[in-house]
Amino acid sequence: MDFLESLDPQILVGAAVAVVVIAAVAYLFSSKKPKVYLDPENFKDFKLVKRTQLSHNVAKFKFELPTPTAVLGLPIGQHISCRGKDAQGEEIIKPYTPTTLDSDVGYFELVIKMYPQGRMSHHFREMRVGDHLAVKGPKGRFKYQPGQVRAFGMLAGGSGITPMFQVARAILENPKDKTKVHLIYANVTYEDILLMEELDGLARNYPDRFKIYYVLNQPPEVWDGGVGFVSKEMIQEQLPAPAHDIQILRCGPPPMNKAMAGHLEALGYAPEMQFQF
Ligand SMILES: Cc1cc2nc3c(=O)[nH]c(=O)nc-3n(C[C@H](O)[C@H](O)[C@H](O)COP(=O)(O)OP(=O)(O)OC[C@H]3O[C@@H](n4cnc5c(N)ncnc54)[C@H](O)[C@@H]3O)c2cc1C
Repeated sequence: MDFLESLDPQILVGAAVAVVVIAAVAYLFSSKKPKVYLDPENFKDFKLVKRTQLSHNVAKFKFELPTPTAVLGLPIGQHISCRGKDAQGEEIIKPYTPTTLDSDVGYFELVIKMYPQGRMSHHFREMRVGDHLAVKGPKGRFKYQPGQVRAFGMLAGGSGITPMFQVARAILENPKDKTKVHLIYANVTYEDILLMEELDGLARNYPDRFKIYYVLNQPPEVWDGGVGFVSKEMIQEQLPAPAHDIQILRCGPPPMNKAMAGHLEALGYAPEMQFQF
């Protein structure tokens, strides 16, 4: 107290004003942070506000966040667990990767391929606008910091494109990130290719940083992409060569992942240069 009384009152008032200003600025900044809704421990319900059929078995589902300025709060390259019911009414939980980022505020989107016998596919097939989806997360081991590698090579098959698309978008839409992305995307037919418009848009907008090579088992008559299964030669031609500052990401059906792991090993990609979603 003696110390405070010995201080000049003007200094005391100045210090008090400074404390109030700093507290107000800190409050303003913290309250500007968008609210994150994803919870790693508890499922939360999100309302389906739009459903767009993209092909006979693929649809885009748009879910609303509780406020228009909220974000889902999903780190780049991670996924969410979705809970639903199969055709027998049994509970089922499966992983999905939103195609949106936290720069898309107020909503998130899932692109879902629905298989005739698929259990969670049944749940999505039955979902209508106004229904709610139970979601928990984030989940996943993938961590991304801009510039952590010079280049990514990506090997995607079918719906395995969704984590690749999310990571590629995050890299390319960040003007400070100079990372290059080389993607090989395999499907059975042309009609099976997911997010083609969006992927071609990225290739057009970022020609120096993003390259895509489509591979089809059953190509149409006129086709300038790869044919058959993804081969060692395609990987050699399209993806960055083995080096300490590159990484190859894989996401596809289990037989494709296994074949790709074999090709990568034979081509000299060390285990730390590879990641499977
Ligand atoms: C990290 C991660 C992210 C994912 N993100 C997405 C996503 O964004 N969008 C999406 O659509 N899927 C995604 N998946 C796949 C998803 O989790 C399910 O595996 C898929 O929806 C099938 O589940 P299901 O319960 O309907 O089929 P299941 O009941 O598991 O399978 C039943 C039958 O469906 C067919 N089937 C199932 N999966 C495949 C497949 N991959 N290839 C060929 N036939 C198959 C088979 O005939 C199978 O016997 C992701 C998977 C992982 C691991």
